Amino acid sequence: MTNISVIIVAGGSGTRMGAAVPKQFLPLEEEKTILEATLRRFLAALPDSEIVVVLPAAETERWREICRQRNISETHRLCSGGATRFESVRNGIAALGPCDYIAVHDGVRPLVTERLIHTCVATAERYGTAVPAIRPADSFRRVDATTGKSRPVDRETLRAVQTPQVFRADLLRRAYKADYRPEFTDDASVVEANGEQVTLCEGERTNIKITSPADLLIARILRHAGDGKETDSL
Ligand SMILES: Nc1ccn([C@@H]2O[C@H](COP(=O)(O)OP(=O)(O)OP(=O)(O)O)[C@@H](O)[C@H]2O)c(=O)n1
Ligand SMILES: C[C@](O)(CO)[C@H](O)COP(=O)(O)O
Repeated sequence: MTNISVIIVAGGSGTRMGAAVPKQFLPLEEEKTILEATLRRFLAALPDSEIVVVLPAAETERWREICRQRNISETHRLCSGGATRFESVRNGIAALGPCDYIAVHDGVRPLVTERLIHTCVATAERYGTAVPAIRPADSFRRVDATTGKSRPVDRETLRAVQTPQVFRADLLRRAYKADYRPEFTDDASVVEANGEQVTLCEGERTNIKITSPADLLIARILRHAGDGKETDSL
């Protein structure tokens, strides 16, 4: 059976959310934080997998206390993040034991479904890499930074990329030996820069990243309405 380890990155500070605490510690429903909801989705989908949660160094004690209260301390290990998501993932990789595949997921995508996790794992088992993505619903324009003029972009050629992104462990470990570049906004871009091809699989429209207060409101409603099921029709 495939030996897959999971890195949940929650090392950010949530600047765009503008809350008093990093957004991963905000409640999604009642006592359950966004990060706990995310963690529980992986515990349910991959019960035998090692899970490492990456946190801002200064927030470890806050999370430990939440874990004590919620009885989830024994379900995962912790490591400290860095100044960028890239650095946080790299620290997470270093904290993992031996494994065949690694899944990297944003701690602030709590509506990820077990189905999507399994789809990504199955795609990575077949192709070595798996990157969930969806067709955008909006129209897009490219803006010229010098003139300020804009031109439409053919949205048929675009996909909005999500997590979990799953990779053969050797590919991900090798790729993360690179020096940081600003265009490394996800793990696929790091792996691809190392000369590998990445395989897209179908993401889920409800698998939103909670970035701003509006996203949190939407996530709470979706959670209430469908408990994070794929609810394309909502
Ligand atoms: N140095 C960082 C930055 C981000 N992340 C994680 O990467 C995911 C996606 O990042 P984002 O939504 O940008 O989170 P923040 O960096 O916290 O948000 P902001 O950019 O608004 O500060 C989040 O789960 C976040 O905690 C991380 O582990 N380490
Ligand atoms: C990894 C990611 O969620 C894929 O869509 C996204 O790139 C993270 O971007 P952020 O600017 O760090 O939120």
